[in-house]
Amino acid sequence: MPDESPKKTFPAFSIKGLTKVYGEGPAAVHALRGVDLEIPAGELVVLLGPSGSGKSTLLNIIGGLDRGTKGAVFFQDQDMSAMTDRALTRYRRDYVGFVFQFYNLMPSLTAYENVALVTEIARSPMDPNDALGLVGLGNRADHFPSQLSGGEQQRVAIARAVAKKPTVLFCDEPTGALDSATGRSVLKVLKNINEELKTTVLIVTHAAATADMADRVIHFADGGIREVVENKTKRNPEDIQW
Ligand SMILES: Nc1ncnc2c1ncn2[C@@H]1O[C@H](COP(=O)(O)OP(=O)(O)OP(=O)(O)O)[C@@H](O)[C@H]1O
Repeated sequence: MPDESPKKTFPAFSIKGLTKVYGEGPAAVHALRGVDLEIPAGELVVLLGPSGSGKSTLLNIIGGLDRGTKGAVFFQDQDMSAMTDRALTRYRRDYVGFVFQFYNLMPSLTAYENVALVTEIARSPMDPNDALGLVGLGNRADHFPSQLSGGEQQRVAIARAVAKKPTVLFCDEPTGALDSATGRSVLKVLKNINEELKTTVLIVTHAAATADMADRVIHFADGGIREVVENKTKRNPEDIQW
């Protein structure tokens, strides 16, 4: 008999008792101290907290760049702690996009070619021109990074990250190097991607006002979660001031 029960939908991430200790003995640094967290699929989530509170450590573990010391991390229904290094590499390649503070574009390649570097090895990518169109740079495909402003370079980096159609997009200080007006245009692009492609977006930032555009805000302190706030009303990135 065919299974007619509705398909179960999983959160993007379920994290239970996650700890991360760097180093050993008296030099040990407890970066995460038993984090429990659920990130629903399709949300735009902002992670705030003081420097050194463990935000990047968490991002690196759920992004498949590092492993926790103890505890469990599930991506959908898959236990990431049990993945082999090969499986983690596949997870990063097939499901994850990263955007960093500094855009890490290849200076000798055009915007189009920077995006194509990723689409050439992805499973079912977008056309690089479509990805550039999505970030409002369809008319700048032939320009080199040096011919683009900081905000435009960051938008190329976002196009490169989303062109492989990732399930989750991790952004570590995406507006950290930008003035506030330019930063707002980058946040607007991230919101569009979340809404149009249904990509789960996680933004780590020191710009606390960014929280106003999120579905969910996670406040981090001293290796743990201090508070999780669900926003009943959200602001448009255009209206955010910092
Ligand atoms: N590779 C490492 N080896 C040793 N300690 C580390 C390493 N990476 C991070 N740490 C330490 O772990 C703690 C958490 O660092 P993490 O980078 O996750 O904080 P953060 O909240 O992202 O900070 P920031 O906002 O400054 O980027 C800090 O005390 C940091 O010094």
